[in-house]
Amino acid sequence: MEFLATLTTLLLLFSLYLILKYYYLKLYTNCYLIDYVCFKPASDRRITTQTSGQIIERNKTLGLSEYKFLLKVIVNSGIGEDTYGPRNIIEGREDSPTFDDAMLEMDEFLNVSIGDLFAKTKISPRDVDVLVVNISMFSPAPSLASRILKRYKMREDCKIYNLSGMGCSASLVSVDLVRNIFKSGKKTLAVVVTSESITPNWYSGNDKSMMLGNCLFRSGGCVMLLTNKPAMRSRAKMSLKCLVRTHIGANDDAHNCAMQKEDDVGRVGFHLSKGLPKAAVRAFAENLKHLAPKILPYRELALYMYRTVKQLVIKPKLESNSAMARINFKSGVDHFCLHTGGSAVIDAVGRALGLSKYDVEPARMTLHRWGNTSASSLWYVLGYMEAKRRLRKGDRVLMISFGAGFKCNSCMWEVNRDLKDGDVWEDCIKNYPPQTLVNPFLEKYGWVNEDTEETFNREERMESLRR
Ligand SMILES: CC(C)(COP(=O)(O)OP(=O)(O)OC[C@H]1O[C@@H](n2cnc3c(N)ncnc32)[C@H](O)[C@@H]1OP(=O)(O)O)[C@@H](O)C(=O)NCCC(=O)NCCSC(=O)CC(=O)O
Repeated sequence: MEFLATLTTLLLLFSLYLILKYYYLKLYTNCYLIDYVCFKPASDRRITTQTSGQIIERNKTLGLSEYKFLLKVIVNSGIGEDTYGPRNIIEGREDSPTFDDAMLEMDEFLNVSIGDLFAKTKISPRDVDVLVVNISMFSPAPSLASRILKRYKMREDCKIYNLSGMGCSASLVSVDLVRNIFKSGKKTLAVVVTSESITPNWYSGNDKSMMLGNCLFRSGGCVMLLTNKPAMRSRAKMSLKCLVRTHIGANDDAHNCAMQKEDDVGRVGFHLSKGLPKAAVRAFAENLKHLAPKILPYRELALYMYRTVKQLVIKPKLESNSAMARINFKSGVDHFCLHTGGSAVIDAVGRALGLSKYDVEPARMTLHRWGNTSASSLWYVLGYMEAKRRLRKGDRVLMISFGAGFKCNSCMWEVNRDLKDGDVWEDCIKNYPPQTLVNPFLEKYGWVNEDTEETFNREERMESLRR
């Protein structure tokens, strides 16, 4: 009898321990975004139509066909006159970047933005427990994460991670890593640093799929402060609700569609295939299979199932009419924060989700103002929404990113209070959306379309680029 009583007590105590542990872990597995700072490079790093013309003029391997391609792509890219590039390109040394050039581009971002984040949040670098850095195409040793730890004199027991080669969707990979660290249940403060290195990755050949990256990618970056500490929830801008990562790289076409490689004559560059937007939609569809049940209300899921069954069973002939079975994502999402991969990528995702002009405006305007800043692009899009006072308490923000691999990573945030921070958009937000997104390239270099191989005179035409 006594033995039974002892056993029962032990079992009760053990159950109590498990329940308390469950609630403790649940309490600390939340992921809060305290704040973030996007990087605005100095104005002498601006890439204007004039600068682009001069860069094109310097590449002697280009002929009329490449000029026609560049004109079309630049005009239709949706990129404006105020994006930024690294100094070696501005100074005309894109063909011969030094290690110091690459480091300088990183340092200009790291020294300004991380310092600004600490100042803005009033957090000391010594309070940081975890530092995650994702910069895909520049991976020096010691790592950039070590460089940051040294620069800001962070604690000896700060855990640092340096992710490279993860492409444009890497900032959500970093957030996922932090979220998993939070699950250990220890009170943690984490800094995520996301950017891309343009300096050593300029392509100076004439393979069009490799020239495309030169037209799209621009300098940028973002630094975020995340925590699982319940006491800091009231300070946080947003809470992470879910995060889904999808990698369809087992498929050859998907794996090869965004890839660093050599062209036919051995010049290294980043190859973006014409099939990339298709791979993005495929990866996105896979991602949605897991994301949709997590973010949509039961009513919308039931409606979707009803429509699908109706489509397949009752009216099988309408199988191709996918619109019938379309999910209304707006029933579970208030704001769509899309990676600014390029106009075709934004168009493809916007169509797949049935989004309006208003919904895709933040991504389009970010592409116009900052270009494709790779992994950090999502955070400029979020900044646009905030600067436009779109983000209200309780709103749900869906971030969708794509990157080499090929990956689609997405996550849902809930806004904790009305947000109104201007950040890097402060001085220009009133100009957005602009009256027209047409850039001056066509007006200045429209002659390219009139030239034929017979009438084309390189020297004469180059003279006009120099002016
Ligand atoms: C480049 C564009 C802005 C061009 O817009 P347009 O409206 O002019 O579209 P278009 O399709 O008619 O293309 C114009 C001309 O460019 C050619 N063209 C288009 N894409 C090409 C490519 N990848 N390689 C070679 N040529 C290409 C077309 O055949 C056409 O040529 P012709 O006139 O001879 O028929 C758009 O297509 C676009 O946004 N594409 C997606 C860009 C992309 O891949 N972004 C992802 C970056 S990677 C990323 O963000 C993630 C990561 O790296 O991790």
